[in-house]
Amino acid sequence: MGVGVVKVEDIVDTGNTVSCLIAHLEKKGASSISVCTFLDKPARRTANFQLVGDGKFYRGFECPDYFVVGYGMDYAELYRNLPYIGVLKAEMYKKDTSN
Ligand SMILES: O=P(O)(O)OC[C@H]1O[C@H](OP(=O)(O)OP(=O)(O)O)[C@H](O)[C@@H]1O
Repeated sequence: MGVGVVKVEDIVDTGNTVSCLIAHLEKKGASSISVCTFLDKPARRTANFQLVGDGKFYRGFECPDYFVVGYGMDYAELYRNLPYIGVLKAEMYKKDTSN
């Protein structure tokens, strides 16, 4: 009998990370896989992952389609240690194409 796994995340965005991890853990014999995430950004989902066994999806908050930082979430390793969730302005992460 396989073990039950709870994958804890800060954010589920496209779903690619969780999708790959579920496939890997299932191959390793997990009998149930749950996902527990602080933030969930369904507007950006491209990978529709399937939980395993009696696995559940637990989410703290639904996040609108903003670039959020803080509480462990970064932009190029910046802002990760902010003690709050911040929304990054687009001009901070969009490349300047004028040059
Ligand atoms: O749903 P997805 O689009 O796959 O994105 C979610 C993943 O992205 C972030 O990690 P990231 O790869 O930025 O690395 P980090 O944990 O070092 O910040 C976050 O911690 C999740 O693991």
